Amino acid sequence: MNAHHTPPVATLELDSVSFIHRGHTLLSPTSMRLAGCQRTLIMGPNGAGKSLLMRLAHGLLTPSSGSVRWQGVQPAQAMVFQRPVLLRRSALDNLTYVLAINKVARPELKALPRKTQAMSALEKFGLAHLAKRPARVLSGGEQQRLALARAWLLNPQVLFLDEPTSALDPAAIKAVEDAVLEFHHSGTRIVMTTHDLHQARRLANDVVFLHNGELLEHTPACDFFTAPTSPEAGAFIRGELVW
Ligand SMILES: Nc1ncnc2c1ncn2[C@@H]1O[C@H](COP(=O)(O)OP(=O)(O)OP(=O)(O)O)[C@@H](O)[C@H]1O
Repeated sequence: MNAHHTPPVATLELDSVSFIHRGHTLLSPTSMRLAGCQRTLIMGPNGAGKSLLMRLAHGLLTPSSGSVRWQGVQPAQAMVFQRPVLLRRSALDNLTYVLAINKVARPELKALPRKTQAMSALEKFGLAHLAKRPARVLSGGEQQRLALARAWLLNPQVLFLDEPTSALDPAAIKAVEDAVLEFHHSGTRIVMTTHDLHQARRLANDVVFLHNGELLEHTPACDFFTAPTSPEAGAFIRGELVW
């Protein structure tokens, strides 16, 4: 499947979305428009509100005010977390289970039995030899690839990834980044948080920069890295400590 043959991804609009917890404003009213099949990287220092913004966008959290709306038909979405949430079952069974409960399939696989679909995803992500291994004893990198394989089977139009590589070594980071590019190439819109500048330079089409619960910039990646408009983003890019 090629990105040019898939229908356009709906636009996500956040309008003055805030998140307040026990009287503390964790995300100030934020407006953001995510249009097109892009790779958007949400950046900022620890505690800036990256995960919050992502969870609000994905619908896992309800905003305290404002609205999160898809223009047009809400697309199929999946999310990959920093620490994968896996069932106490084999790697293979984690995938057959998600196929059974979601009743979805990738178009190229849908004629095949669930187990064959699951094996094909394991193969794609280099995990076929671990099919029978309990998912929870897999290494961190293998677990993350299993989470990506599971998301792959759901055939999402939008994939949210929350710091998916922060606990991984360079080889495992490369595997995850390759998978992200593969999702995108197949027509999936990417929204991903990271505080890794190198990773953002490798992956981003556009960058959302947060600081202290405020969205300070949303610009094309080349502009963000060469001419950030906020002093905080400038300091972040120069590797200075910002908080
Ligand atoms: N569901 C929640 N309820 C209450 N507070 C929350 C919730 N989620 C996040 N927070 C708080 O909101 C602030 C921003 O958290 P968030 O996880 O979004 O930061 P982040 O930019 O992703 O940071 P990191 O890079 O450390 O993951 C933190 O102070 C956090 O403790």
